[in-house]
Amino acid sequence: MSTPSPHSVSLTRYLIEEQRAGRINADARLLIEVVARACKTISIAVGKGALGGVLGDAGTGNIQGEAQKKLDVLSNEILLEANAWGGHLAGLASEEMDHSQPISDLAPDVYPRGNYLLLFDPLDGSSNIDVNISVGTIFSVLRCPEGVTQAQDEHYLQPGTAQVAAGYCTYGPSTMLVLTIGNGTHAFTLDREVGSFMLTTRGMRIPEETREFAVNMSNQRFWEAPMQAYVGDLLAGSEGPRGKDFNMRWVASMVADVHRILTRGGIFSYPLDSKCAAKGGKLRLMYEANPMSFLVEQAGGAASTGRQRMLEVPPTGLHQRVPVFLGSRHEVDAAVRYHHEHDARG
Ligand SMILES: O=P(O)(O)OC[C@H]1O[C@](O)(COP(=O)(O)O)[C@@H](O)[C@@H]1O
Ligand SMILES: [Mg+2]
Ligand SMILES: [Mg+2]
Repeated sequence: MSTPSPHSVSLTRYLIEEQRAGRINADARLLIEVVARACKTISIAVGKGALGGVLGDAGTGNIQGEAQKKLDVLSNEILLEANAWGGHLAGLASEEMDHSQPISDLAPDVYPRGNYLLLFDPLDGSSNIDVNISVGTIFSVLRCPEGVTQAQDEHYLQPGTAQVAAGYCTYGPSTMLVLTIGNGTHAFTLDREVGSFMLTTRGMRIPEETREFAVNMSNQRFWEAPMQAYVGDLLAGSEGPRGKDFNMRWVASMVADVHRILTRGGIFSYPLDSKCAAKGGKLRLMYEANPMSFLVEQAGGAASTGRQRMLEVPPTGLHQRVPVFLGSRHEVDAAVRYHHEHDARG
């Protein structure tokens, strides 16, 4: 067979090739296809903006005490509807739902049921919806433990290393799906005319070194001492111990910030601060930090809480929060060093 021309490999073809190579089974392949289809629907809703009546607050809140946007609720419904009837899942869990839902409750007539668990942040970067800045969807796929017929919250509490697949879809100037099934991180761009995601970057690689960091600087005075010291040295630039100048970017949509890092390098951090310390951090382990960390590691980067490899954090709750440092390997190592040295001093 001839070598496919650039951008002629669709997501479907990529997944079939991975199945033939024995890296994914048919159920997981079809489940990813269902998620991708749901993301296309979300992309259409996001793209309509003010014309679609989808902007603004829903007037409701989620379990995390956050006000929901109309698009948070709509995106959650789109993913639920698509996946409940997909036939590849045992259950799903979302940022916008208090508890996970077994498929047997969502779609009692659907047979056969699958053996996978899907977790998602249906719309990430909600604060950016109304100002027309990129938002996204993040997802993570786990195996349902053997013998479990009614998947409950506790069955989702598996470390990030157990993920079968993870990805995000970014709704920006173009809609892109970035995916890993544990064999590299690959980017697919939605061809809007054809309606297919086409492979546009095979094997994304994050440079090990960077001169760019992403953090919400308005939280500076609330950070822990090691974070204060680390960012202080970044800001000191070529006159400080790091000996080089750093640039800063903060979109406030994790999907957009991580996509930039996967594309050109950098470090993304949402550290512990005294405002979120009681909750453990701001970002959620199961459907934000873990899938992004899997993607980043598969692209040669690193991901940590500042004190522990992210993918090895033992989960204790579906909506558990963690501090996050991810991106260019050497820069994440540097941030971790500041934390370890601080902790060692006591
Ligand atoms: O507004 P802040 O505190 O800078 O936080 C921004 C972060 O919060 C998030 O918006 C949280 O995600 P949700 O919109 O899904 O709640 C991240 O995408 C982003 O990195
Ligand atoms: Mg989010
Ligand atoms: Mg969200």
